[in-house]
Amino acid sequence: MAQCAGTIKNVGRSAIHLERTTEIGQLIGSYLEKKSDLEDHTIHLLFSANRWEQVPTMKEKLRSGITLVVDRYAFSGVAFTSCKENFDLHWCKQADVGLPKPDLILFLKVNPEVAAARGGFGNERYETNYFQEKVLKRYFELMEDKSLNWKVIDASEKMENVHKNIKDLSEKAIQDAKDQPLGKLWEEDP
Ligand SMILES: Nc1ncnc2c1ncn2[C@@H]1O[C@H](COP(=O)(O)OP(=O)(O)O)[C@@H](O)[C@H]1O
Ligand SMILES: Cc1cn([C@H]2C[C@H](O)[C@@H](COP(=O)(O)OP(=O)(O)O)O2)c(=O)[nH]c1=O
Repeated sequence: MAQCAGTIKNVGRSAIHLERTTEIGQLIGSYLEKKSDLEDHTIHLLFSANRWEQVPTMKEKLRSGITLVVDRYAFSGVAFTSCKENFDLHWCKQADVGLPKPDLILFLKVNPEVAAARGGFGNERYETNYFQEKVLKRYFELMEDKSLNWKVIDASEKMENVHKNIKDLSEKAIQDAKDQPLGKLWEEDP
């Protein structure tokens, strides 16, 4: 979100997100813009590959003391694909097992009416009320995983409050993560 960039300004920080410029990213971009169709398992694995191809850079930055602010990450991968017919949560997580584990995951919760008033949907794939509501429910299931540090932020509040809440939680997480080894996402899952 827009607030993130301002929030983390004073620590060495870098933003990581769906990277549409790589070869894999271009395939994903074309799929999202509905210029091409891809089989559902295939696009899921491409989203995951788009994360893995950024891992060397992420690790390098972490090693040099930079805090990473990551947009969506594996949780969107799992939440979106598992809402499609015949996909179970366990299968959806596998491709992302072992990615760098986040120290804090912020879920910015905003009701659909407020979100629509701020911007509404574009024309990309998945930008429908029906699918987004399913995805939202799935996120709340993912948040029940107590091995991860999920925090819900009320993003319907005014921007200054959202900013302050993100800042306070982030600063605490940065402090707590100091000197902790980098974990691996979902590695301890059965
Ligand atoms: N707390 C807020 N109050 C008012 N407007 C906001 C708030 N947060 C975001 N916005 C505005 O809503 C729009 C979409 O927000 P953004 O953070 O870019 O969402 P997304 O990451 O979903 O695209 C932007 O125009 C942004 O300035
Ligand atoms: C990262 C990721 C995104 N998505 C979906 C969510 C979005 O609908 C779309 C684009 O992601 P993104 O460009 O991050 O979206 P936005 O700018 O709207 O926040 O791709 C997946 O289905 N799987 C994934 O692994």
